[in-house]
Amino acid sequence: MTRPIESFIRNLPKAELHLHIEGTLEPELMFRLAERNRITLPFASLDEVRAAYQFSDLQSFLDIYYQGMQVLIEEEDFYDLAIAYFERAHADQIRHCELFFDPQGHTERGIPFKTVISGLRRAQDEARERLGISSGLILCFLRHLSAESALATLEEALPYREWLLGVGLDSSESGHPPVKFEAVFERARQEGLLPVAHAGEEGPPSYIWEALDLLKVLRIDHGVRCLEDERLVARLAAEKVPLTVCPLSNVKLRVFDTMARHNLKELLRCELCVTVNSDDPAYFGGYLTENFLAVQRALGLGFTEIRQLADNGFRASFLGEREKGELLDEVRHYCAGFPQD
Ligand code: HPA
Ligand SMILES: [Zn+2]
Repeated sequence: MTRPIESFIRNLPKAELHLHIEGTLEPELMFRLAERNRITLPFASLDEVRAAYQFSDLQSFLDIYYQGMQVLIEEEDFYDLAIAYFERAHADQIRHCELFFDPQGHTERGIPFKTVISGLRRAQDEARERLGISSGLILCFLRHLSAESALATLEEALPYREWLLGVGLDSSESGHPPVKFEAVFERARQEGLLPVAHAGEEGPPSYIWEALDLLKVLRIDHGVRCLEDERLVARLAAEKVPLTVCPLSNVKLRVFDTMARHNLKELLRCELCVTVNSDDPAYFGGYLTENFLAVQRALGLGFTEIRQLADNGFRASFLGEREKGELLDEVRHYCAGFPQD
């Protein structure tokens, strides 16, 4: 029998704020695109692909993630990828989504920036019209590449400024502190792009401080290692800086040994604005609803905590105040039919 809290989670209106669109490439689509683009994959079957998805840390995942995205060549491929994600998002009751994309993962292979963004944009337009999902694009710089490469990527993107919501920072964290990207973030902020950054996933609390002080980010992606620094927690709480936490990702990449050891409940107890997100769901074993279900089960979260997480998702989004208010009202109405604990 389905537990009441499970059906509550499944139908709860949600926002997704930490989702790499390239991380939604399911093995079936990877095979289909490889065939369409005449690319030879290093896997003989879907089972072989899935068997390769055993990771020991962030880097072991990134190696497979960059390999997977090589099947994305034409505008249509980026459209197919994103529309497949939006269909899943719709099934998860996602109302609003802020998507990361990694242009350097494509331009470095000779795929024009225009091809990437045009395909994503077409899927976003269709998602809004047909599925009622609003979305924004956040251009991520790959932190293992140089600051010059990041700046060149931003310049290449500026003709499409109106299609972009913000900029982010992802890829290999250790050894690539935010300070490396201070200038490019400054330039992006001058253009009105909203800054976020991955920090404190594998990297130390000092990377979170840098992201706040030097990149002036409005949200921290992951940020789970903040609990190692009391002063940092106090600041994040006082300034209500949202954390986009990704529970299944954290366990798959061994940030926590098991879901029962995840610190999400502790983060909530510290009055941080915690949100739940799916990161790279095709690689980590579940989309947004599965992330909510997994933390609920492992940490014994109640209705009130789950609702708090959903509310935080809309509050932490970059939507305008009116849209935020409407979506928070929708959550309130939905929750009225369930017990308060
Ligand atoms: O979880 C992540 N961390 C850093 N870089 C990434 N790129 C895709 N997913 C991730
Ligand atoms: Zn991420």
